[in-house]
Amino acid sequence: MRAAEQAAMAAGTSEWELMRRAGEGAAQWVMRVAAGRSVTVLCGPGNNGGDGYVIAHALRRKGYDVQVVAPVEPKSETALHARAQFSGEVASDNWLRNPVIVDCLFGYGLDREVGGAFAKLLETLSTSNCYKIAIDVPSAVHSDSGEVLGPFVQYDLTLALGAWKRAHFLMPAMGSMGARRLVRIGLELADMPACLSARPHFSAPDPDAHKYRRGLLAIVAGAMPGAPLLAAEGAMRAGAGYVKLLSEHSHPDAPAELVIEQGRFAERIADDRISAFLVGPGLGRDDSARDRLERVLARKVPTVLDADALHLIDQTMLDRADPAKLCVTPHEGELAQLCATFGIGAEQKLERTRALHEATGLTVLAKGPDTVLQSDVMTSFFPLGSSWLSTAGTGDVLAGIAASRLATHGDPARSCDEAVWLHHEAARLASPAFSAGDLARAVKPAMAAFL
Ligand SMILES: NC(=O)C1=CN([C@@H]2O[C@H](COP(=O)(O)OP(=O)(O)OC[C@H]3O[C@@H](n4cnc5c(N)ncnc54)[C@H](O)[C@@H]3O)[C@@H](O)[C@H]2O)[C@@H](O)CC1
Ligand SMILES: [K+]
Repeated sequence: MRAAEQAAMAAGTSEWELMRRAGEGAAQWVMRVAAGRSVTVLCGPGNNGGDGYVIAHALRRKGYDVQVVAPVEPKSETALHARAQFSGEVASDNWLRNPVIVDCLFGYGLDREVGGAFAKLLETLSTSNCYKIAIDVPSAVHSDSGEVLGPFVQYDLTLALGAWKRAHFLMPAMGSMGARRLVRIGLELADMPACLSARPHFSAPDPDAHKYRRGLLAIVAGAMPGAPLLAAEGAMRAGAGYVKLLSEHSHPDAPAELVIEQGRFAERIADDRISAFLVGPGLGRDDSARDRLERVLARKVPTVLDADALHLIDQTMLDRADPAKLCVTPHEGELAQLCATFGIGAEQKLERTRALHEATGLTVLAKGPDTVLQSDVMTSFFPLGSSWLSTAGTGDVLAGIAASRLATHGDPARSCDEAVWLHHEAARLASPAFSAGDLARAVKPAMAAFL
């Protein structure tokens, strides 16, 4: 964001012009929400506060009853310019009695814990019954890490200025923002190393498609029979032409269309029609599990590794594999395990995800409410999915979907990206209070949403 702003300024757009566009763009949203009601704008010392004065000025021009609350005077020249424009009331403290409050205390310049008068205002805001709008980011949120550095406020709307910041897609910040909207200010944002994943588009199978051409996915089962079956249920509905389960269990409840093969593991995985593997859900962590994983990795076929496979994989196995064809789909605990295995010391999710990719070459899909995908191309963030996904087995379904997509086209990053969207859409369609099985079945109507 800073680089894009610098580039715009170097190309002749003044900082004031960027602030004017940001403030007036945000004011359009505030007016839509306020719909004539009185508005209080909280203004801080930096350019976020400057945006606040522009918003207040724009509202006043439209006849709104607007009050600014600013504990301190602006410090930056551009913010002072904005302050000078606003001719309405500026108080240093008040009871925040208006029904709409716009928070412009701090933006991406927040660099320490919020204290003093600013913290007091945010505390009052947090208990107020008003409609709360955060400008750029909530004021106690660190825009790079998503950490909350002060009183927690639950906003109704957050207006990102110019571009999304990482905090818009990272917890805990993301959970406090309410609806998120982007106000464009004409910045050139091509070739960024991070982006918000764009909704994918799938196509129907080619006219000459057959089951192998659409992709044969082999799901490797192990100690526990349930998890790979759930993964298979998701996979069968996510695009692959043929899904096989290599399992030593009997699966009396398995659907008839799922092919289950027992025994002769080495021979079965040597089938060169297999276009992708999924290993991990229900695999177990004993010697037999390790042996299965090693054998699959040595095939150097596109593979999704999840669950137990993430506890078993190590550098020696990776040396015999082709990491560029592999994706791992860890939740928080599994990510911690992978970081321990590969000697990564980072603390935060985003840094861990990036460092793991750097160290191993694996495509990493770090799951959670704030899913992060790291490939050798870029870091991708995702819109928030249904919180009903927080139930057992949904990760197995996600792994199945990702592996199914991988079987169809062989691109690890793309398959993870598509899987997150399908998973979220399936959750939306299955909501509320679904089980993992319901979710897997909802992958079918979810596919239709991307055709
Ligand atoms: N630079 C630009 O070109 C543009 C910036 N814009 C706005 O400017 C914001 C960033 O502006 P700034 O870099 O001035 O940063 P902020 O407005 O976020 O605040 C920085 C100021 O707050 C102080 N500060 C930081 N943490 C504090 C704390 N915990 N307690 C007390 N004081 C604290 C800093 O010392 C500095 O004076 C963006 O978020 C956005 O809202 C927009 O106007 C668009 C254009
Ligand atoms: K803010």
